Amino acid sequence: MAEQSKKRSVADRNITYCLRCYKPQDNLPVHLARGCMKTSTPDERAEELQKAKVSNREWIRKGRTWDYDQLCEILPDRPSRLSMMKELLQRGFFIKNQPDDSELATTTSTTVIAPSTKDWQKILKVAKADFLQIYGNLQRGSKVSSAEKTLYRYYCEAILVFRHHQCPGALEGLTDAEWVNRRQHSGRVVIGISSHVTSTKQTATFALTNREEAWFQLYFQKIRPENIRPEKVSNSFFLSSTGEAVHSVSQDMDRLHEMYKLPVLRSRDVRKAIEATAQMLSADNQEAIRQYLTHSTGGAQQDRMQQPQFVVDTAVLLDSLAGFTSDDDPDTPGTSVECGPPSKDFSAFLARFPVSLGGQPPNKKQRVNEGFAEDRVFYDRWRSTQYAKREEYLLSQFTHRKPSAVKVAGLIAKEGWRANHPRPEDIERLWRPARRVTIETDETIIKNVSQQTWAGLAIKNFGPQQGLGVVATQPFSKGDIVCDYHGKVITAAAGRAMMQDMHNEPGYLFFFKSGSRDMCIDAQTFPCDCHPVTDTIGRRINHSSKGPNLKPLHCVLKVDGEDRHVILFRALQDITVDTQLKFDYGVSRKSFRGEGLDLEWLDE
Ligand SMILES: C[S@@+](CC[C@H](N)C(=O)[O-])C[C@H]1O[C@@H](n2cnc3c(N)ncnc32)[C@H](O)[C@@H]1O
Repeated sequence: MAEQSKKRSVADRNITYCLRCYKPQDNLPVHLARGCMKTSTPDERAEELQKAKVSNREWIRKGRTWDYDQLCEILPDRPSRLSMMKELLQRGFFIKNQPDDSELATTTSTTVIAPSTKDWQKILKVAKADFLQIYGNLQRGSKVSSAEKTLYRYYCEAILVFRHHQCPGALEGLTDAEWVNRRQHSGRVVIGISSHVTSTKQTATFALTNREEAWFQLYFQKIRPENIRPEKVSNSFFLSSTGEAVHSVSQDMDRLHEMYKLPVLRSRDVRKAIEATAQMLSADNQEAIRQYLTHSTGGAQQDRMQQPQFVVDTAVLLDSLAGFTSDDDPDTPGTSVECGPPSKDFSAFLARFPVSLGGQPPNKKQRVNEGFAEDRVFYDRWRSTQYAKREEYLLSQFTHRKPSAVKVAGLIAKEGWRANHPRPEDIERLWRPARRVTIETDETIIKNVSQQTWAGLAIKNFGPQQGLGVVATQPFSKGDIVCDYHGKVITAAAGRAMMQDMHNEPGYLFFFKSGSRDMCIDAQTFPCDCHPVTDTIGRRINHSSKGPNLKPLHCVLKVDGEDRHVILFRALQDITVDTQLKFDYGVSRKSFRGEGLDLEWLDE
């Protein structure tokens, strides 16, 4: 008996497929001699045997293993692919990179088995890390690819479909106005409640957690605007990258599942499953869920769906039913049906732990001692608030000129911030020219005006034609305040009187309007009383009407305790070192001291 089984296992080890009849043979030489190659010569059979052995070895090495990605390419149709995969597995093949086991369990080519709560939460769990990474990058202003932005939108849609059980049609109809009219209620943010619902279209009504609201708001602020196309006006909340309203949320959900190799789930099936689970609840709660899931306005149910408290209560009830736990989103006020009063909100948190530029967020112990949840949701929001404050502070320090990253890094170091601050390059990138009101109170600008200490400029002689002019000795960025046109402020009438006495000599009078008043800056009187030994730089800037790189900006600054009319020059473009600075004097040959004079330079 033992001898027999030993013989059998040796024979099994030697099984080789015949390449003629495709059948496994315990003893291929005998099989070939007696069967498939009985009329051939011994040499031909030996050659065939050799081929069969090579083929056998190759198959053992490579042929038994499949890659799921390869199957996706060969069989793009999911049901066929899954049937094939099942078949291969049954026949003993190995499949690398397989999707989840549940795919085979829940999907066959013809039937879809009702999903479990675990199934539909899966996509939210599996894709969450990627989503949060994109969220962080968007928040920091780091580079986010268009594919990532699409994934971000898909995930937001998935939250509404698989957590808030909105049907695709309702999402497709969600508008920007509905989003901006969202309201805080009992620790959640309710969307879709309006005082003037008239249509009977499918509408989205749901209650997001605060954390989800922050995610959606970032989509609304940073991704959606990039997709708006002036020629395709759309008020849809979800816009595709081509500027169209998202027209098939179902397709988006399929793609999202495909991306993560998860079985496709129909939101319809998910909602059916929820309704089935709801049967264990009281009749009243069942009815609440039915109304929440129906998503249509009008009729008796509209009244309840228009009550924020009803929406919040039902959303919490649904969370509890679907098994969302506080780990899924610690912001959720409660997960049981009898959830009691909502936890303290973020404003209470801020009141207890005010955000300051230099402060530290409260640790877990401090948070819990003050009656807040031990999770990090409010902690994270506190840090985001501080981050935003720090960003604002850093930007405010560089009103008049765009800072270099090195300069920003120096300031961050000076403040002693070691974490939770924007990167210097981010500030460099985020910097925008200041608005007039900001400029007028900027201390650096006021000091430069008062003391004439503008940096990065030099007076250069451009020869007999132009005379002196000003060049940049440091690069300037578009929007930078470069210097001012310094001189005594007089009336335009006084300025014009001075011009009468001038005979073809360089003019240093800058005429401007302040409201209805005509004014002039007299830089003709030189040196000025306030800077007797300084050749103030602004008066040396030459004219160009065709290629100016500076633009004058009239401001009123508090200089040395007094309001003073000041003409500042702002860079119209990035200016490189050694470039001559020029602004358009705004006068033509005709208007400037009469026709016929030799003032060709004004046409320049
Ligand atoms: C405000 S000053 C400019 C500085 C002047 N170039 C200097 O040497 O002091 C204005 C005078 O400069 C000269 N100017 C300004 N722009 C010029 C240009 N593009 N070409 C030649 N001369 C110019 C004209 O004589 C004009 O009246």
